[in-house]
Amino acid sequence: MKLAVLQVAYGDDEPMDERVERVAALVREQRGHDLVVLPELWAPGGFAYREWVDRAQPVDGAIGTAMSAAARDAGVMLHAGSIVERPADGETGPEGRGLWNTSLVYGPDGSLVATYRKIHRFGFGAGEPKLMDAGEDVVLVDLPGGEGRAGLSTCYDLRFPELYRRQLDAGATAFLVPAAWPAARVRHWTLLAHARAIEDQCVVIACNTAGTHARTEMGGHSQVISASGEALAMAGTSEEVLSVEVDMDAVTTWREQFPVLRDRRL
Ligand SMILES: O=C(O)CCC(=O)C(=O)O
Repeated sequence: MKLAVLQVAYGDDEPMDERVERVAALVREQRGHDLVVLPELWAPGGFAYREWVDRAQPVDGAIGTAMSAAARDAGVMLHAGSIVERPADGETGPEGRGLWNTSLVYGPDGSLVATYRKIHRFGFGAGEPKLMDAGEDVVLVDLPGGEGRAGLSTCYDLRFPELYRRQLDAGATAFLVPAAWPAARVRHWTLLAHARAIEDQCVVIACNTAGTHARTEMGGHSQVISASGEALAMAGTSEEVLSVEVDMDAVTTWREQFPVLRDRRL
């Protein structure tokens, strides 16, 4: 499976609609890959809390429409990162916030194949938990070419291993993790991605943000980690495209060679 992980850098000076056009063009350049992955909230801004209400959109709003077209034009499966979702039908959610941090995944024909609402909200009472409802559903998608199944999660979710165990038990062989993870804790980002890969014997495909926005420096270091815990690719701290060939059969081979999952005691 040929992957392109697009570590997008942005600052406060780039208007959202220009960024959507720029990133759609970058996705179109990835023709020839099977799967393209974008970071969390790259259009509205991962830490631009004050702008979220204004920048919220339904799944089929301007960002979703542009990403669907880019996936179709490039002929790739696209994990388009996440948007601040405000559902068109006025759904408000159990806590009445009416916004979610929602990931969008498109097939190579531009059809929406999955959405995932971030379950663990980051901010300790401010930011996400103040403004957004929490997702409730564990979501997996089929990888292109019958290469296995990927569990969807977002950024702060990476700190909660029980989510990944649930994805594993639902058949995951890979985890797709878009993020807006700050530079201040980037060591946690790389260590936790390795830990999730090793403990669940899954490939971790983790796409972070770069640049500085809303006075927060992003950590970069997007990464693809094999099921045995090797870094197959690791980005630096600027905008960068990681183009990586991943052997998904190696997941099965590793699980047979080192069958640690058989020793779980539930
Ligand atoms: O857990 C962290 O340190 C960062 C999480 C985060 O920035 C997020 O979920 O948006």
